[in-house]
Amino acid sequence: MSRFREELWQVVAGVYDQILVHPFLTGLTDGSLPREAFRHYVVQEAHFLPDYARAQAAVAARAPDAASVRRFSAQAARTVEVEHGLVAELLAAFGLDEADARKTPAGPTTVGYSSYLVRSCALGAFPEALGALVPCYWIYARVGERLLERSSPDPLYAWWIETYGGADYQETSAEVLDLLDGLAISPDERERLLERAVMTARYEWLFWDAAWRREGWPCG
Ligand SMILES: Cc1ncc(CN)c(N)n1
Repeated sequence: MSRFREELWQVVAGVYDQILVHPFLTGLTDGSLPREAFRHYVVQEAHFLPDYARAQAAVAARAPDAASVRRFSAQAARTVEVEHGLVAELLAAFGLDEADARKTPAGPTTVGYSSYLVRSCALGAFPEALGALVPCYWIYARVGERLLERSSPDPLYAWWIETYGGADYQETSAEVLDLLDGLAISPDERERLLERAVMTARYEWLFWDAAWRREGWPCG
């Protein structure tokens, strides 16, 4: 019987294919992505990542056994260190720090995505919470792996690609997928888990698209 990760991948594969051909991603590897779009992305990441860490901590709190609690707590800490570290350095490359980034408000997509993620992880049962979180790891890991085949002529973009395509992030993502494969859940829980995963996969596409469009609030 196929592993659960394969079932989950089937429901997010269409979104992943759309992500790979998005001009933000193709622009990372051929170096044509306007720096302004990347700056927008990095600033929105500075808003998103604290909520991502909150979501991971909430999943840790819901985990069914001590080993999973430890795994998710460790991952929340690792995200804070590695991903916040990357964002801080990328901001610095633009002459910004986190206080500067906060002067730009979180955009509609960032607010929508982080709210959905935190709500799913904090209020849902463990399977739904995990379903919401898996694409955040897996899509980044697969995108990173794929983009690493060509990397980028732009050193800033190459750095981002190496972080997500590198062994460390691949390992983090693989740990979560092992956990997913080991879940013993009912058909209803499975359904809800997959629903959450599709939604966050869509938000992953939207997050890059929002940066590409330099999305802001159209009112107020
Ligand atoms: C929007 C978003 N989604 C996922 C990841 C990878 N943890 C991230 N850094 N940013």
